[in-house]
Amino acid sequence: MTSPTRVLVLNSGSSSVKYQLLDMRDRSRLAVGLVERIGERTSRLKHTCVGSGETREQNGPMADHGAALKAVAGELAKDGLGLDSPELAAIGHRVVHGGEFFTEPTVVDDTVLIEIERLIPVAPLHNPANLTGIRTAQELRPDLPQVAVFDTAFHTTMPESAARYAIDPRIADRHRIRRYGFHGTSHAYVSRETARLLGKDPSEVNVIVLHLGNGASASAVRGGVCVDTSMGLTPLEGLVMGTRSGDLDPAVIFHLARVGGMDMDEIDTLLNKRSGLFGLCGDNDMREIRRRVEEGDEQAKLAFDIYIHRLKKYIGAYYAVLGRVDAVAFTAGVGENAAAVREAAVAGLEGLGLAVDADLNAVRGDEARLISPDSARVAVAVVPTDEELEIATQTYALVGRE
Ligand SMILES: Nc1ncnc2c1ncn2[C@@H]1O[C@H](COP(=O)(O)OP(=O)(O)O)[C@@H](O)[C@H]1O
Ligand SMILES: CC(=O)OP(=O)(O)O
Ligand SMILES: [Mg+2]
Repeated sequence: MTSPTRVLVLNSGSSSVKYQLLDMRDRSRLAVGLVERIGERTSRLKHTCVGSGETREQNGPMADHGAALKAVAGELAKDGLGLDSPELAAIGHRVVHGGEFFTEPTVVDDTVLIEIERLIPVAPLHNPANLTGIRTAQELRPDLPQVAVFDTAFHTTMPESAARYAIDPRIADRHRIRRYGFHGTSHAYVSRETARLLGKDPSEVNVIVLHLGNGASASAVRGGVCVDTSMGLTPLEGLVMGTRSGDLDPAVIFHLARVGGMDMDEIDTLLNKRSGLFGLCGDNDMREIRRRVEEGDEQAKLAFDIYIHRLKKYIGAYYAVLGRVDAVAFTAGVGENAAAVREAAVAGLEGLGLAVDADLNAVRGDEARLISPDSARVAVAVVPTDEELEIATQTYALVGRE
């Protein structure tokens, strides 16, 4: 028999799983899908078999990422693409926090699982979901390599000046406190695709990548190498996000504890789950916020303005870090779809050589595209991310050689 060539990729978020089954001979998709609202009363699975073009939906409770993966396996089996297939070479998992140990995609064994578990305190929304996904996949196909691809890996090239906080290094090292950065698979993929869009080699271009999804982060990539990113020890630092505050004075936490009478878990929940756009205006979906802004809603407008102000600060900061910028790339759910966010983030930055052409910015599509006028010194681009393809590529490179 020829070697198996298919890879199943699981991109587990805190309450969702995006998945794709790919054939790595031509990197084509055989099935794609999404499970949302895992752990809530009604979860939703949307599955598409690419070959037949058929899309099916399932609504019902799925208690955790294990139940979600079992439901996904059931849907794949209905299309004759079940996990029992001998053509499956591996399952690739997005793992959010890899700490300082994991700088490369890694075949999962017991030691790897222990390390991912040890990192739960610094990725409490994500690593537990990633672990459950891996363990369930092992249950379903114990003979198959499970490969972990870490969000932190791309950022391990950051210089110490960017990766260290200004605290006593002995204390920092004892507790492994440093800036790890996240969404690395996306920052790596998008910075490379941006170079391709410009017709250049990644080693020749400096790119600011703005990954704006529910979680959001910026990165400064010099010649294909990450030199700074906005998330830190955990995915809480940096930009304003759907439900996370991003940057704030650390003393806010002492103040909430000492004066506000909140305990640490309450503050953690406040900053991770009840802040950001949601905390500011009650909505975390940019579509809803834009609709409210169009209707003249002041609270939504303030939330939008705070989001944009922070984004602009990071564009300026990373411009300074890089010295020369060839492109700014917008990606992920908000970056790829919200023209108003792109327009507002770049507005007033003509002095830095940045501008957006209104007509180009209004175009919708799945392809990487430039939205800056021809005359602009710095290219502004929309570059759809594909974390699943990147994870599949890295997974197959590791296990598909024989
Ligand atoms: N057409 C759109 N206009 C504006 N925002 C959008 C649109 N489509 C999706 N989004 C935003 O994208 C977010 C999800 O982005 P995504 O990259 O899928 O995030 P995550 O991977 O963190 O779940 C949604 O919360 C929503 O705010
Ligand atoms: C690390 C992180 O924030 O991931 P997500 O955007 O999937 O929540
Ligand atoms: Mg995401």
